Amino acid sequence: MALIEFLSVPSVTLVAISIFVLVRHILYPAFFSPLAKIPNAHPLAAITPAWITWIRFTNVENKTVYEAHKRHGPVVRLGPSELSVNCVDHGIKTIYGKGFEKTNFYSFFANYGILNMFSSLQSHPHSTKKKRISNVYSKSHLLGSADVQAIVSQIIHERILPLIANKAATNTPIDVFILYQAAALDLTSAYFFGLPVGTNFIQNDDARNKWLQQYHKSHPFDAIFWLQHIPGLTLFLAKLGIHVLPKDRIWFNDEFDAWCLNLCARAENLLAEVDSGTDERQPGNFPVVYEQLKRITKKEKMSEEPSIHLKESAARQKGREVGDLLDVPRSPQQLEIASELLDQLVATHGTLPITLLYVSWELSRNPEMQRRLRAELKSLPIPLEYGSAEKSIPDARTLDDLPLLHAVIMETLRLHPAIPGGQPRVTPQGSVTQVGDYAGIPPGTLVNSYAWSLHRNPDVFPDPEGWHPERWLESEESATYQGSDKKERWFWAFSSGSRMCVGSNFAMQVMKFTLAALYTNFFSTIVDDEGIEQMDGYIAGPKGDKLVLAFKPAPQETE
Ligand code: HEM
Repeated sequence: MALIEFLSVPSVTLVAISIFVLVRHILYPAFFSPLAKIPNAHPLAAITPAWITWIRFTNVENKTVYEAHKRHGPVVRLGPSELSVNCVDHGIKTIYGKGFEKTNFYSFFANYGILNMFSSLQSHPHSTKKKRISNVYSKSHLLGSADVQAIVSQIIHERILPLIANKAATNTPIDVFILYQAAALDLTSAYFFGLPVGTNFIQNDDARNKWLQQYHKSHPFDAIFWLQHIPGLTLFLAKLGIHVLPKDRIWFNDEFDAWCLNLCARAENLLAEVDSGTDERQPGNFPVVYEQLKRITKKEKMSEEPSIHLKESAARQKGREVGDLLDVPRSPQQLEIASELLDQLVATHGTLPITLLYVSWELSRNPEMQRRLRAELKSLPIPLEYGSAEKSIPDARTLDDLPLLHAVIMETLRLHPAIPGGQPRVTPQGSVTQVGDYAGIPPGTLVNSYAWSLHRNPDVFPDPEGWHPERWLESEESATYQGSDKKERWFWAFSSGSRMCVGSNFAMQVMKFTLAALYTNFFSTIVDDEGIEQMDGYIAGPKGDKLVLAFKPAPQETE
């Protein structure tokens, strides 16, 4: 009788469910899944994504994953269906070289309800978007571009150098993070929209501070975890009225979004003036990237409706169309262009200033390296000298060929990559994948590589925590830090494959000019570097959000 009671329907169901849960969610992933043979970054990683989610929530992901690789080798398991891969062969060459698709992690970067190059998850729409603008970002185009040369010349001679000269003359320290953020946006927006339309944040503190306020509202640091790592849950909770983030951020930020639409509208006017002959097409005064996007997208058949995305549905809820931002109706083509350009402005702001900041920090700690760099810069046929009557700047190709300047930037990007975090991809449907020594990885597995870990492999980069530009030089002095000859292949600050940074050549070029301007003419020392340690996250600037330096005129020694 007792046994019959015990075997009642509810208890049998309960036992069956428990067995199912035990087998499906504990025994299978821990012992029988094809991923079971891969070392776990943490014992819980085999059975639940909760562990890695917590690691992300507490902002210790890059360092934790790096430690796991040090303990367990090039492939570690981060969750029941998630891996981190820290090798080139059967690693980044497979995942990124073969173009595995992106995950929802990237949807955060859509603008106006429209996916752009960065936020497109699938290969096909991505390659259409990338083809539109690849040529204006190719190295050969940029190095020979009269527009870039004119932009760089004007911004350096009229904005950056007078500002630093004034700080040097008055003995006033400067927070270079703010300067580099302003310079990055001024240079990039001038290339996108032309100098007359681009920002002038270096000289206009009020405009820059207002923009920064809107930017932080639109991209708050804590939104990254919620919207990149658990977007589904975040939106589900929002629908239930539980807002883990400010409502505005989940849906959209009118002012920030309107800013880029406004720049596009002004670039359109500039183009019209050039087209009508009212204005000559002067180098630097032409909206190069905007015009390219406009010309190419004109030929494309574009849906009348912006793609359905979270911002759009919210805009409709508020009783207005996405295209009505700024009270001017926007066509799908205009929104498509603005989505792309806003994303690229945000990409620039998020990366380039961090790199410049760490170059300046390392140089300020290494006066001898600063002296050597200055000697190299002064050896240029046309050095970038402040106050020269003709405001000349070096030829971009000659500057690009300087070995030490290149080495200083490469080493900084290695040690302090602006995007050190995991770049998630998903293994393709229809076949199994090999990563590292592990074959048979099933379709749909999340795979990540981290510049933070790749750049700290001591076999490739001896003394990985040290800043040694010499390792990028081909000379005897580099022998100590050379490691293997694999360092170019392991250098991953701009990612690799079809989703590699489209702006890498532009970034390198404008960083070289900016550093050449500063270090030909000035000598920098640290005034306040509290909080210089890099944050731990997908994008990672200094924890203190600042670096205060003092600049003095460069010594006149014959170097
Ligand atoms: C030092 C400066 C920069 C660094 C370190 C950097 C780094 C990166 C990295 C690592 C990625 C791949 C990210 C991922 O897939 O998760 C990426 C992609 C991208 N970057 Fe950059 N970036 C820099 C500057 C720029 C600039 C100046 C622009 C535009 C003007 C730009 C535009 C983009 C775009 C559009 C993508 C997406 C490419 C695609 O999916 O095809 N970046 N960048």
